[in-house]
Order: sequence, then C-alpha cells, then structure tokens
Amino acid sequence: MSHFSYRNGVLCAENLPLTEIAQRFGTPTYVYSKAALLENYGAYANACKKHGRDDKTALICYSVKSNSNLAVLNLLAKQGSGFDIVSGGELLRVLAAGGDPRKVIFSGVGKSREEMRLALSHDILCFNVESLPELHRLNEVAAELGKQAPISLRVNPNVDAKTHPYISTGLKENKFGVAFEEALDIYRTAAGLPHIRVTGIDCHIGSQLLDDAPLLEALDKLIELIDTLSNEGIAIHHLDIGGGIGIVYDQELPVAVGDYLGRLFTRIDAWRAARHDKAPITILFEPGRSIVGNAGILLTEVQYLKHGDAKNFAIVDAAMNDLMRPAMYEAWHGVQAVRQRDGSASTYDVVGPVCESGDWLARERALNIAQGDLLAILSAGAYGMTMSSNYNTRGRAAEVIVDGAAMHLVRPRELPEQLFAQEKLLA
Ligand SMILES: Cc1ncc(COP(=O)(O)O)c(C=O)c1O
Ligand SMILES: N[C@@H](CCCC[NH3+])C(=O)O
Repeated sequence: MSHFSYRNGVLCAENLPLTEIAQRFGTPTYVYSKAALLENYGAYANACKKHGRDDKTALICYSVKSNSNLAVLNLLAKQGSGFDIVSGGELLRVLAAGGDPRKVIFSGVGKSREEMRLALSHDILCFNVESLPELHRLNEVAAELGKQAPISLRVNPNVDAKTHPYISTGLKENKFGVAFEEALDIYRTAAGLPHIRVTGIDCHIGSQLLDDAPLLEALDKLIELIDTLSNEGIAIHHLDIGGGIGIVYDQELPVAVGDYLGRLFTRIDAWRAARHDKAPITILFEPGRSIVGNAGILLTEVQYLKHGDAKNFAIVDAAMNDLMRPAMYEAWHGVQAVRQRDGSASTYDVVGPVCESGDWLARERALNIAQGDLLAILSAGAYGMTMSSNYNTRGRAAEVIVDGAAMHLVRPRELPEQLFAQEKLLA
C-alpha cells in the first residue's frame, strides 16, 4: 500500500498534505513515511516469524547505506533491527541512533585499521571479510586489542543477479567478496589464525533484484560450502544472504518479500532436515532499498518552465546533488505534481540548477504544472539523501518524517555558509 496518495487533489504523505511540509520547511526536502518504514520492515520480520524464526535464529541487518538518517535508524532499532554497515562513520551513526553494536555486521572491501579498531572495541556481531589481506589485517588489529574478531567470508557465488551492471556485485568480475573456489582455503587459513573466530558465511549479489531465483541459486552455493566446511570441522553459525530485493519505480514486478523469505526458509529447513542437523543456524538479511525506497519522496519546487523547440524543461530546486540515481544509472523515478490542476499536460524534462547536462531527475514526463508548483520525485527513500553531495556548493536537502498527520524535521536543510566554515585561507 502506498503511503503517498492524493486527497482532494493534493498529494499527501500519510494524512499530511505535502504542501504543508513545503510551507513549513521549504524545498528541496526528503519526506519519509513512518508507517511505510514500519510496514516494509514488518514484511521481513513477519516472514521470519511465520517460518518459525525468533531473534536468535533470524536477524534483519538493515543496510545503513540506503538511508542513514538517525531517526530512521532509531525507528528500526526499536523494532529490533540489526545493521549492515560499510564504514566507521556508519557504525557511529548506528550507535548515535541507539542501535545495538552486537547486531552490527561490517561489510566492505576496504576496511581500514582504524575502522577495525572501532568495530572491535564495540564488539560488533561480525566482520564480513572480503579478501585474504583483509583477514590478516583484522587478525593483527584484533591481536593488538587482545580480542578475537568474529568473521564470515563474503563469498562471491558468481551468479548473475540480472540487474543494472553498476549495482550487480556477485559476478567474478566484480570487486566484492572472495571467489567461491578460493573460499575454502581462506576459511582454513581463518580457522588457524589466533585472533579470528569463524562464525558465519555471507554473500550479497546485487541490488534492485526483481526475481529471487539468483538469490536462491546463491543460497544453494553457500549451503554447499557450509557442508564442505562442516566436514572439515569448521562450524558455521550464521548464513547471511545479503540484501537486494527490488522495489517498484515504474512498472517493475519485484518478488514479494514474504514469498522470497518463504522459499528461502523452506530450502534451508529441507537442507537442515536432510542433514539431521540440530545445531541452530541463524539467517541474516541485509535489506536496504526494500525497506526505505518507497517510504520516501523528494519534494521540490518548480523554479522556471522553459519552453524550447526541441524540449520543454521544468527547472526545479532539487538537482543531481540531491538525487544522483538518474545521472548515475539513468534511473527512472516517478514524478507527480503535488497539486492536481485542470487542463492539459505538456511533456517536460525535469532538471535541476546544477551545471551539468547530466543534471536531470526525469525525462519526457507529461505534467500539468506552472511555475511555483511543487513536485514529488517518487521512490526516493533509498540511495537518495545518502548519495547526495554538496556539488555547486549546494546545501543538502532537509529530511522530514511524517507520522499520521504530524511532521517531524529530522535533519534541517544545510546552509551554504556551513559548507565552507571549516576551510582556511593560506596565511
Ligand atoms: C553488502 C551489501 N549489503 C546490503 C546491501 C543493500 O542492498 P539493497 O538496498 O539492494 O537491499 C548492499 C547494497 O547493494 C550491499 O552492498
Ligand atoms: N546506489 C545504488 C545501489 C547500490 C547498492 C550498494 N551496493 C542505487 O541507488 O541503486
């Protein structure tokens, strides 16, 4: 169910007209629906419960990179969520938001010593190690701290996630994880390192997946490896299948979260039963987009309408620095006029003020709009604000969470003068 819908000709977030948010906080502003966030998280949590999992045998580690606003993290932490992080900065955010470090997993190919120290000092749940040199570095850093680092290897199962090449991560040619063929040897090495404790296995094959078949194929490969490891006396206590479930941007038909988890747990249960394995295995998920993507929109105001021979442009006050996905992946985001008007539509490219031809948010859209109107750029809750920048010395957008008819400013708009306050002239 969409939590952004028209009432009396005005687009609302839950029960609140977006016009009121613009009036109070200006534009551009990211607007998130609390109910949508909870519903999307609930799809994972309920499916786990339905298949007999509790908080010991399943853990949803929300992928912080998709939307790292503290209020969003806090809402999810209160639901019991864990977190998938990719930097020390993200760990600090999780802690600031009240997240439990013992439910944090740390992914990423380039973890620094400093980041390892930080994560070890907070006793995170697991490091998803992505290479042999990283494993050795982690062993050294853990030794310095007199600790044992819990690890899983991020295994690259070499399955085609059938998504945009920039967000596909599970193929041999991608930089992520260790090759499936090398994993066994690296696990053997890990098992022999004094400051490493092998606890799990991990993969993440890509993002915006519409079909779960590649995920189930990856699962089968992980299961095969777990069995091999077990025969060698290396016990795996958790299996992390990553994130990746897609959302509707346009006409896509992504697999329902509940159906995917159902198929996944069924396979896992069958495998455990066949092995007569009573030792519990915890299943971890790292969803990002499917929790926040359609829980947010980017609210922007039309500054000018420019009519040309070849094209009409709606120049808005949001730009590629606010929402990078169209420029970076030619991603499609729906656009809706906040106030519906009578009369006919014209075709516009919706563009921002940044000095780049790639600065567009949507192309060739039929819109019935005038200067000063508000537009909602849809499905912008994931990889929107987190990928924003200050290019052209533009302050980042504000962020608001709507709860029923109430609006909460959860991050104020950045003022341009704040952006260079730390800079120094040469003496
Ligand atoms: C390691 C890892 N985990 C989780 C995610 C979250 O993926 P998604 O937002 O597609 O669920 C990503 C991003 O693709 C990732 O790189
Ligand atoms: N930033 C990407 C997703 C990247 C996923 C990170 N591994 C997007 O907007 O679709």
